[in-house]
Amino acid sequence: MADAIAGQTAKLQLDEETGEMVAKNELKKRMQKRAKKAATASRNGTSIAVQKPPGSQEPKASPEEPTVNQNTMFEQGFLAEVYKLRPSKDVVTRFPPEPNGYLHLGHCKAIAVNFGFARYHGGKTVSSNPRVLFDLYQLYDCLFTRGRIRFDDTNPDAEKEEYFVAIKETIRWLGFTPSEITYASDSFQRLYDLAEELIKKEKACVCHCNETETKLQRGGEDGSTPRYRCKHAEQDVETNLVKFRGMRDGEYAPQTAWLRMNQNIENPNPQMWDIAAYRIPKNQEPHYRTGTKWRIYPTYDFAHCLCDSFEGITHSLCTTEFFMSRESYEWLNQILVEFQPMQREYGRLNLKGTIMSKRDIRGLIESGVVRGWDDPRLYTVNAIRRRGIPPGAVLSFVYELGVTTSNSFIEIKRFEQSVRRYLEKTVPRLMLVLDPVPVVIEDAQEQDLDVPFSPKDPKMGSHKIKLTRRVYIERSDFREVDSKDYFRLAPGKTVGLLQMPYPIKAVSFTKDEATGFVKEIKAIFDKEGGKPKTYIQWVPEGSPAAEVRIHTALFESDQPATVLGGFMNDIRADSETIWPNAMIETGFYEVRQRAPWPEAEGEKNGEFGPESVRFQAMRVGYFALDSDSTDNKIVLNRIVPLKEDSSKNS
Ligand SMILES: Nc1ncnc2c1ncn2[C@@H]1O[C@H](COP(=O)(O)OP(=O)(O)OP(=O)(O)O)[C@@H](O)[C@H]1O
Ligand SMILES: NC(=O)CC[C@H](N)C(=O)O
Repeated sequence: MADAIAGQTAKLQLDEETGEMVAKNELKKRMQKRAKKAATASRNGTSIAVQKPPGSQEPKASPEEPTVNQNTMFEQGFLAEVYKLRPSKDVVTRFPPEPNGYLHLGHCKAIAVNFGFARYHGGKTVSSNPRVLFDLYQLYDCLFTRGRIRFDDTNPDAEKEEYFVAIKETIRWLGFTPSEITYASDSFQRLYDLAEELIKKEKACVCHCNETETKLQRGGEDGSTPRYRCKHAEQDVETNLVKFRGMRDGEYAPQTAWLRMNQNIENPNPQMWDIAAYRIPKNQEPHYRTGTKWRIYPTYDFAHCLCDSFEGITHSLCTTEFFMSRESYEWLNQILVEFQPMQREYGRLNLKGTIMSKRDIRGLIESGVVRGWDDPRLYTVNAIRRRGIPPGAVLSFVYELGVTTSNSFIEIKRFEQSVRRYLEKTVPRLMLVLDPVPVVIEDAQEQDLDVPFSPKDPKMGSHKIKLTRRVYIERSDFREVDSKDYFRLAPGKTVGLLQMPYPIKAVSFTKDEATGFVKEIKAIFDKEGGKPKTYIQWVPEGSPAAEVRIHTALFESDQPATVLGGFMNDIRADSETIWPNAMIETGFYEVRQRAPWPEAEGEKNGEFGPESVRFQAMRVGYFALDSDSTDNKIVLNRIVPLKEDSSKNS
C-alpha cells in the first residue's frame, strides 16, 4: 500500500494559484487555460500573472547538489583576488564581533567569509561533497585551518556576557569551529604599552578638546572651513605621558581627556585627522573579563589593527565601511609593530523590507511589536533559528550571493526561495490542518495506512496514519454551494484525500446555528468515479492539537527605515496569524524523535533545539517546532510558505 500511495502522491503537484494538489496533466491543462486568459487580458490591456506550466519551471536544486559550490566564493572573484594579493600557505583570519548585541543574517556572511577563507586555504584538498566534509571540516578547523573569533570587547558600557555566549553559539550552529577564541581584552596591557610607545614616538597626545572643538578642527559641520590641528598636539612627550598615566589612574573624569593620534590633518582621508586612540568611557561599567582593572579603553581604530598583528592575521577581511580606515590601520601598524596584516573590504549583506540594526530592534522589542530578539519575524540569527531555518540553508544563501565589493540589498523573497530549495528535499512531509472541520466517511473501515515521509526519497522511511471514520479537513476546503470552477469538497462533489486509497464525495452537512459555521460534513468513498481532479490534506480523529504561527513581513515597505516618522510607522498589523486549534498527524512524533532534519552543519553534533524538528506540511508550508512548545503542547512556526507570497515579501 505504501508504494502505491507513494507513487500516487509523488505524481501530484501543487497548483500555486489555488493551493490544491493536482495531477500533472490537470495542472498542465489549468496552466494552458490561464495562459490563454492572460494572453487575452494582455491584448485588452490588463495583465494577469501566470504560473509556468510543469516542466518549464526552473530546475530545483537540492542542498546535496548545490547550484553554487561553496568553494566558488573563494575560487573566483573578489576573495580570489584578495588571496592573489597575498598568497600564503598559512592563512589566518578572524571574525571580529563587538559583543554588544545578537548577530544577524549579515553577520552570517562575515562568518562564512572569514572562516570559509581560512578553511579553503587550509584544507582545500578535501572532497567537495558537503555531507562528507562536515566531520572532516570540524577536525580540519581545529587542527589545520586558522579561522578565529576575536571579540572586539573594548567598550564595556555596551557589552554583556550573554552576547559573548550567543555569538559563540551562532558560529558553532553555522558549522564552524574556531581554531581559537581571543579577545581584544587579552591584550589590554600590551595595547596600553604600545600607546605609551606611540606617545614617545611623538605620534600621540592627550587631548582635552570637546566634541564641538574637535568638529571645528576637522572643517566644521559641513567640512567647508579650513582644518587645523589642536593645541594639545604641541604638548611635549613628558606631559603627554604624565597625562596618559593620569587617565589610566582615574585622575580625569570620563570624557575630559582622550589620547589622540598625531596623524596628518592635511590628508584628504578623515580617518587620518588625528583620531582617538584611548578614551574614558562615560558609565565606567566593569568589563566582563577585566572587571574594574581599567578605567580607559582603546578605540576600535587603535586596537583592531594591532590585535590583528599580534595574532598574525594574514587577511583582515571586513565590510566596505572600513575602506577609509585601511589607511589609519596601516599607518599605526607600520609605526608600532613588525607583522603587517592586510585589510581588504567586501560588501555588506542587507535585506530589503526589514531592519537589522541592534538599536532599532531593541525599540521593536521594548514597544511590544515583537516577542524578543528571537521573534521569527526578525532577521537576527536567533530569530532565523527559532523560525526553523536550517544553518545549511543560511550558508547556501550566502554562497549563492557570492562576495563582491558592493553592498547588496536582497529581497526577503529571494532569501526564502533559497531556504525553500534547501528544505524541499531534506525534510519529511506530514499533513497538518489549520482550521479543522470534521468529515464522517460513512463507509470507511478503520485501518492503518503506511505512508512514506517523502514521496521521492525512500531513505526517509514511512509512518502509519490511521484511517478513521471521522477525519478532519481544512474548513476552507469545503464549500456549502458548489460551482463549476471549484474543485475541492462540496455537496455532491468528489475530492481526493492525500494518502487515502479512495476519494470522498460529500453527501450532506450540518451547521452550527449560533455561529453559522459548518459543524460536520458527511461523505462516502467514491470508488467508481475515477481519479479526482484535486487532492487535499486531512488528519484522523485523535490527532494531536497544535498551535500554528504564520508570520509574514513585519513592515509594509521595502525601506522601513526611510518611512516618514520612522519604521514604527511602517509596521503591518497582520504580520502574525495564529491558528490555535490546528491538528497534526501523529507521524509528527516520529519526526520529532528523529530530529534534526536535515542532519547537517552545526546541528549534526547534537546541539540542536526544537527548531530542528522540521517538515513540510503538504499544501500549507514548511514548519518547525517553536521553543514555546512543551511536552503537552505543540507550537509550530511556519519557516517559509510553499510558494512565494504574491501579496508581499513574506
Ligand atoms: N550586514 C553585514 N554583512 C556582512 N558583514 C557584516 C554585516 N554586518 C556586520 N558585518 C561584519 O561582521 C563583523 C562583526 O561585526 P560587528 O558585530 O562588530 O558588527 P556591526 O557592524 O557592529 O554590526 P551591526 O551594527 O550591523 O549590528 C565585522 O567584520 C563586520 O564588518
Ligand atoms: N574590521 C572589522 O571587521 C570591524 C569589526 C568591528 N567589531 C566593528 O566595529 O564592526
